[in-house]
This record gives sequence, structure tokens and C-alpha cells, in this order.
Amino acid sequence: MILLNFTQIRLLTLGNYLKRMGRKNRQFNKFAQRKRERKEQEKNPQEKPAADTRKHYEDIVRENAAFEEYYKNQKVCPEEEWDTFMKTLKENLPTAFRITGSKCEAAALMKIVQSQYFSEILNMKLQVEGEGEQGEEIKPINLPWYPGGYAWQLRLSRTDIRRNEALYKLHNFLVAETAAGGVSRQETVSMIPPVVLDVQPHHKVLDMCAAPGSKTAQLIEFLHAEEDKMPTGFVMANDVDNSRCYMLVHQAKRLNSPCILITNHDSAVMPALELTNEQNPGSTKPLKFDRILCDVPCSGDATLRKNPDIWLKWSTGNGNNLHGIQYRVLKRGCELLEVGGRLVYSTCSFNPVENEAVVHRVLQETAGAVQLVDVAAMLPGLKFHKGMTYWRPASKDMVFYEKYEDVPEKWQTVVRPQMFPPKPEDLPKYNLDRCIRILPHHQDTGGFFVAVFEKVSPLPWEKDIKPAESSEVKEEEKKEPPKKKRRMGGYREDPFVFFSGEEEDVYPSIKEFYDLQQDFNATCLLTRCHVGKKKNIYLVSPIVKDVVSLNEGKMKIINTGVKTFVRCDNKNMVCPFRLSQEGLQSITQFIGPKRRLRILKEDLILVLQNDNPSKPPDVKLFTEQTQELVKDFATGSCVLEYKEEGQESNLELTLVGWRGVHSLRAYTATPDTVHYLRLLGADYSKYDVNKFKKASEVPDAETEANDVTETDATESTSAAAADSETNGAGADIEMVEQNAS
Ligand SMILES: C[S@@+](CC[C@H](N)C(=O)[O-])C[C@H]1O[C@@H](n2cnc3c(N)ncnc32)[C@H](O)[C@@H]1O
Repeated sequence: MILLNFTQIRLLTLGNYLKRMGRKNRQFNKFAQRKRERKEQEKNPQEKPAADTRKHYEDIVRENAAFEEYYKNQKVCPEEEWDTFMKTLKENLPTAFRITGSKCEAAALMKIVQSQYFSEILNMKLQVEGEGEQGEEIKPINLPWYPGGYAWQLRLSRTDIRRNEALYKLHNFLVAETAAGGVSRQETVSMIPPVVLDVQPHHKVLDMCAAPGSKTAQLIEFLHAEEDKMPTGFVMANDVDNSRCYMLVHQAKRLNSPCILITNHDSAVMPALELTNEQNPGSTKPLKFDRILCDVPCSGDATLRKNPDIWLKWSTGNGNNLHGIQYRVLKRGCELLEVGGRLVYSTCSFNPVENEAVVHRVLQETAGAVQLVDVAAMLPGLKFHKGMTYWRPASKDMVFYEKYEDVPEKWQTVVRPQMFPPKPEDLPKYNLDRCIRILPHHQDTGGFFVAVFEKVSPLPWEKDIKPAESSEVKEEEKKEPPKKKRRMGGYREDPFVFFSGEEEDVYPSIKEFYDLQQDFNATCLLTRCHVGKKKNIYLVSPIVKDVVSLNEGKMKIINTGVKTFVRCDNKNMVCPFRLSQEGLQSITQFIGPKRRLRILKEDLILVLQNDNPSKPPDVKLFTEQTQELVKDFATGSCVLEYKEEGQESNLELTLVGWRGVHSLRAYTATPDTVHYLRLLGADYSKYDVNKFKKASEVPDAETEANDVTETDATESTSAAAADSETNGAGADIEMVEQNAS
């Protein structure tokens, strides 16, 4: 047992202790830190330079008199809980994560987490000073309200995990599985909005303010709830900030979904889009969404535990300034929502001006067309306070107002009439108490606000819009060549060029080689260039194709489609395209037996453990069964399949493989390789480096560089790692093989 000696059972203290332990192993390296800061800044330029924040983070005085005065006055927390509320706010945030991926992989990973990684934590004890040898267990908490029980909260902060040698395996696990898409690190309360949105595989889902995309990832996971079945719905993830849209691209890439579309708009003025009208083929209808997430920009003061720099800059003005954009985004969300659909409005702010005031304003304007829903039953075991029904907007000089008439002229453009609460007699109309307020001390998390709406009828201003908005495509238009697509100003993405059908130049050889089934829809394949050699071929679901084709001129599409085929001109392969692991899950059901190899566990481990592209494992090393299978199997890209035969497990893995002249190998990126070896219970120790040990062996700069590999899962994943399928480089390998033979 590892006994950690602390003066208090406080995460803050634990953090400091582990920090000291970490420092023993790691000298501070200014050069590496500057490099890390520069990288951070490039990734997220809208945020303040890391150098400023980093300097403060460790020594920030976690106090702000105006914050306390404002929220005490607003009564966001019962008086008897105030001290606990403030005390918790000043502590570091515990780590939380979700296990993701296909059902069988998630179940297998869950077992591994519990049996291997949590046992390490359970062996650690927090010791209270003066209480002898015994301490309190740092027991991981399974979040009772998360579907399938796949989410966990630890009593350790991210820094604790990163800096403590005893936890290096857990740290490596979180980093590697985040890159492989097996785990998503996400703050506990931030997981709530997608859960209460209740996304089903057939839903058209819009995430209006999506970056960096931790909630988008959940929406995609819920959309793919039916394993091995392409959802008929899709997720459109939008953000106004172009650079942050690329965080969404990385997030989506990790999850390999052909059902996601990333767009770059101000969602308060999101364009009206169209969809093919299934009831009347050849005509279109307005695209309305079944589910909308409206996780608006906010003052973020409920994230003080994670972002202590907010203590330094908090002011009443922040909330007042954001109310307007929050209202406009929510209002547009209500317009884009299908009647019968559900919308979730959320913020990470305690401020009623950003929360209930925005909700109330929209409820008032929509006159009963949208209503708040009570979703407490969807969150068993979650502690929260009900929404507020009374608050007093305040000006920057901390004067609180009962009614708009009391607001001095100089503040009237800041404190607006719509920010005030409903009159007591109108309260029953709005059910503001159905909103959910989570305070940090409720279950040792960040704070959060969630309101769930349902649209029960068209909005008052929608009633006059006739269904004629749906437009017929006339016969003569059908025959005309497609009009030149209008390009959006300043919009520079490569085009999305769909295959015309089976007659597309490269398609026949792909179809023939991969034995593609008749029901595969070739028009869902696309490239990103009009002319020249096709390099990567992407796949989207039919509904995404419909949305892109009908609306490309109206919206700024940043990304869509999973990379499914990659050009690989190789004289041993009749088809010039190899498969890509990214798109394999989506296309595998259409690939015929000609290019599939079902191999044994030991053979799969053999190909995965080989990481030398110039020396792929010779077929003679495989079991007789596999040797027999590959004997007459044509060289080139293929699907490697494995199914665990056991009563307790139903693990099924599908990987991209490469049949060489004399060899067989996997074609996976390193994080995926580690993920599969882990699931198979095989040795992956060469990837599980103890950076603390390494630090004592190599110069400082390298150790610091190792640290940089850890990124916030919610912010980014290693795009490079995910992209480079490092376990294989088909063409090169073949060349080596040929030379050898
Ligand atoms: C609270 S963050 C969203 C977090 C995200 N939902 C997640 O879970 O990872 C708010 C986001 O809204 C974006 N944003 C701000 N104003 C916007 C607008 N008018 N339209 C669309 N997005 C906006 C910001 O760029 C920011 O990425």
C-alpha cells in the first residue's frame, strides 16, 4: 500500500504533495515550457497567452469580493451551504472520464479499468494528520446517472495523476486511450446536457456552439448506440470560431463517424437549410432538427475550480454582456427545432442573468410554443438545486435592481428590461424551477446550469410560414447542368466532391477488389478535389450526403466524412487504394469475403506487436490455420477480423491488414495498436513508458517534451498520431519485401 501523508483530506493538499513528489523527478525546464506554451497558444489563439495564466495558476489567490457579494445577493446557494460552496470552489477539480467506443470494446475496457487501474488507486490512502496509519480511501466514483455506468470520477486532479509516479500507468492509459477514442476525459457536469438531450440513432442533431467538442463526442456516441448499424440521423457540429472548428475535426476523427458534419457559423443567424422530402422525392423541405444542444458562450464562473484565473477577472459586467448573444442563439435554436423536438440550453455559469433570465425571455416570446421539461428522472442520484424564480440584475458598480424602471439611464443599455424575473403571478406559466443548477459542493464537481425545452407547436412568428417553403425541383431544372456553387466569403475549405455513382473512374477497381456488396451506395463516397488524382476517399452517411449536396452553397462546411480509402499505388495491388482504419467500421459490412481474414488471437497479437514497417511478420510465424487462410489470398489491403470465443466476453475486433508477398501485418496507428493489445490482454509494455524513470536516464528537455504529449481530451487529440497509421506503410513495405525476395 502506498501511504500518502497529508495534513487534510483535501484534494488541494493532495495536489501540492504530489507536485512536490513530481518536482523531485523533474527539474523545471524553461525552454521546454516556452515551447509548450507556444504550442498551446497556436492551438487556441482566442485564449489568453499561456505564459500569463501558467504563472498565476499555482499561486492565484482564490478570492474575489465582488463575486461573493454578487452571488450572496442573488442567493444562488442556501445560506447554510455558503461556506461549503466557497470552500469547494477554491479546490482543484477531480478528474472524470467516460469509456467510449463500440459496446463490446467499451465493456472490455471497463473491466480492465476496474481490475487494473483502479486497484492502484485503491491501494493509495489519504492520511489525516494525527490519525495514525489509517487514511481515507481515494475510491473512484461510478456516476450513477450516466447511461451504462460508463462514467467515472476520481478524487485526484489531472495534475495529481500526471505528476505522481505511482499513477504513471493510469496516466499513460488515459492519454493513450484518449487518442484511440476508447476514453474521453470530460468534466462530470459537462456530461449532463447530452444525457438529457436523449439522442436516438434516427435523430437530426444540431450542436450550435460545439467546440472543443466534448459534448459533440457524446452526441455522436449516442447516435451510434445501435452497434453495426449506420444511424439514419446525423450530428451537425457548429462553432463561430474557425480555429476552434478544427478541434471539432480532431474530436470527430477520433470517433470515426460518417454521420457528422462540422460547420462554421454564428449560430444566432444560422442559415435555413434544406433536406430532400422523402414523402415527395424530387422536392425539398426545410431542415429542422429533432435535437439541439445550445451550450452557449458564458462567463464560465462555474469552472473556477478548473480555470482559477477567472478569480482575477470576474465582474458583474461579464454576465450582462453575454445575455444578448445567449438569448439570440437560444431563440434561433427554437426556430430550427422540429415540433416535438427537444433542445438543451446550458452554461457553466452561476449567473441567473445568463441562465434563468435567458430561458424566461425565450419562453415569454415564444408564448407557450416551447416549454421546459422536468428531466430529474433521467439523472438518478444527481444532487442539484432547482432553477431560480427570483433574481435581481445588477450594474457593474454592484447596485441591484428590483425592476427596470429603477435602472439609472447610464446603465440602461447594459441592464436590459428582459433580464428581470417574471412577476410572481406569472411564475406558473414558465416552470423555471424545472431548470437544473449544480453547485460544486453537491458532488465535488464544477458548477453547471441546464434547461431542457420541448417544442410543442410552431413559434408564433412561424405560423404564417406556409409549407410552400418546401420547394419542388422542376423537371427542366433536373436536366440542367448543376449551377456553379456560390462560395461563402473568406471561406477556403476544399470542395466536397461526391462520386457520381458506380461509373466514377476509380470505383470499378475498388468495387472489384474489395468485393463490395450490391447495396453499397457509391454516391456516398467523396473526394476533396475536382481535378487530379484522387488521393483520399471519404465516406458519409446518405443523410449527410443529402444535407451537403443541397446546402453546400449556403453553409461553411469545415469537414465531413471518414477517410475510407487511401491511394497506395503499388504494383502488387490491382486496386490503387488501400483501406483506412478510420473508415473501416463504416464500410466493413459491405466488404465481401474475398478481402476478409478471420484470424486467431495469437496471430492478431503477433501482427500488432510488430512495429517495424520494414520487417513485417513472415506468414511462416503464424498458426497453421492462418497460414492456410492466406495461402491463396491476393496481396494487398484487407480486413483482419477477430472474435473472442468465450462465454463471458463477446469482443469482436476489425482491423485494416496488409497481405504482403510473404507477410501479414496490421495497418493501425500506434494509439489503436496499444488499444487493441490492451483489449487482447497482450504485452504492450514497450508503449507503457514510465516517464519518471526515463527522466532520470535522459536529459531534462526530453522529459519535458514527454509531458507535452498530454493534452486535454476535451481540447484536442493527437491528430498526427491518429492520422499516421504508423504500423504500416503498405507501398514501402512491399518494396522492402520485394527487394528481400
Ligand atoms: C462553452 S463553449 C462550448 C463547449 C462545447 N459545447 C463543449 O462541450 O466542448 C462555447 C463555444 O461557443 C462558441 N461561440 C461563441 N459565440 C458563438 C456564436 N455566436 N455561434 C456559434 N458559436 C459560438 C465559442 O467559440 C465556444 O467554442
